[in-house]
Amino acid sequence: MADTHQNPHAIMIPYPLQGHVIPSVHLAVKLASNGFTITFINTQWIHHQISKASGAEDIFAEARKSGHDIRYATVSDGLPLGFDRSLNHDQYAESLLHVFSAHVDEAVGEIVKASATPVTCLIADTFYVWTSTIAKKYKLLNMSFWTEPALVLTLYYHLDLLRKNGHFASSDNRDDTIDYIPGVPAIEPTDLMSYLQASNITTVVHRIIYKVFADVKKADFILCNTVQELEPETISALHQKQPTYAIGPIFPANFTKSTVATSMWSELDCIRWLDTKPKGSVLYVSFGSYAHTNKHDIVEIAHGLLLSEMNFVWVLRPDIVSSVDTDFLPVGFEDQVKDRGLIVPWCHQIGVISHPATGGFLTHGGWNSILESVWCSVPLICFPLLTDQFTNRKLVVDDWKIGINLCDRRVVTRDKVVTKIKILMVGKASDELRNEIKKVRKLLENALARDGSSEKNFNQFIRDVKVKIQTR
Ligand SMILES: O=c1ccn([C@@H]2O[C@H](COP(=O)(O)OP(=O)(O)O[C@H]3O[C@H](CO)[C@@H](O)[C@H](O)[C@H]3O)[C@@H](O)[C@H]2O)c(=O)[nH]1
Repeated sequence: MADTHQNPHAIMIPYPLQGHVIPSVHLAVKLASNGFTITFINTQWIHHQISKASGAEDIFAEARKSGHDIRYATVSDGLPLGFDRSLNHDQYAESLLHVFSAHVDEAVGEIVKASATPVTCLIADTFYVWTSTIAKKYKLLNMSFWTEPALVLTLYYHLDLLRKNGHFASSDNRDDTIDYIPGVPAIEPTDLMSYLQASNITTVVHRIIYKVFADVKKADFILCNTVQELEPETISALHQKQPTYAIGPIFPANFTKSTVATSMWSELDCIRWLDTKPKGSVLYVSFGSYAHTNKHDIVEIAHGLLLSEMNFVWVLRPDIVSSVDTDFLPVGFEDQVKDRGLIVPWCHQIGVISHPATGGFLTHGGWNSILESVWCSVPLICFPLLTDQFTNRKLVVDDWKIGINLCDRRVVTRDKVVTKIKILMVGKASDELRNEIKKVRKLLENALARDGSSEKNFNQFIRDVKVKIQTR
């Protein structure tokens, strides 16, 4: 009989952004199905968005029916529910930097005090600045959950080396190859995360980054939503510093139908439209949930899509330029597109890219989108906008050869869009990309198999946590 007394109870707190909530929810379910008790805390705003979109008051109600012990709580992020966090990004980030920890402290304190099952662990997104302080205060194991590639983690982790060598934070940053980061043979400065290429390095995001990547060094365990075989050297170099486990890709047990609602916006149905299109004929276009772009880029992409004569589904969030500038499409675009294109504000992405009609993905290169696209063997055109997306492009285009680059230095033209769409969707280069992505998909599949690396790492993590709980 399993000794349930030894089962850890973890409080899990995802970063309050769509691309972080999704893998955190799936990790919570995976841990719970392996005997963990989970108390999952969303911010009230995230909860409000998801429940408005799905109607679910308790997002884990269905998962609990399978016998999982997942409790659900919410906490304020310090701002009113109606505050426009997309429009006022920096104010939101300041609140997460300075105010949120006080709310988390109170919520964690109450859960620790009230829980009959002793709380033993805190699993917080790596981008939080308070994890070690709160874990220490309540005597919890400190676990950091990283939702981007290990390469990105390691670059932030070694910010001191980048600084010392003049590739970051010098008045005139070096532009030669970076070849001194442990576990990273070589990377070009143009492939660094946007924040490390920026000229202003005192923004609120930078202040968060400086704190976060000092704090992560105090974590007992780091969990990464990546795959060991994809980034072997990087992961093993990180593991030499701290216990680091590549356990990805973290998907719902049923890939196309999660038991937990995670979408922050209502999903428009695209499936009936896709059903009318030939196999592999549709390009899916989406720039994720967070980054903004400008009107010029949207207009050029729109013209490119028209000129390419390709079928497409385009997710255009109303705030893609700004939530106060929602009139960004060229005049008459929707009429010209007719039945060839479907424009939606949000959709069930996994449903779209796993549909046989979808043959390519023009993406900003968010890490979840990349993993999902690989899983569906859909090759990519990368159009990075922010943060890790530049570094992710290097992995996709240069290292794994499963996608192509839209343009350098973000100069988008309609001609370039047409050319790249054609390369991606038809012909010899397209076939090669499809062959390569099938190989990477196989690698992911193997990692998730019973004796695969992610499954082994996950089980090792559970064993190590239990030992640490017993021995500390
Ligand atoms: O219409 C849509 C669009 C997206 N999604 C889902 O939303 C997630 C989007 O995640 P991702 O592709 O990673 O993009 P972002 O939302 O931009 O994610 C943020 O978080 C990621 C993980 O940390 C980073 O890699 C990104 O750069 C960062 O912008 C994915 O699971 C998609 O399936 C939908 O369900 N419907």
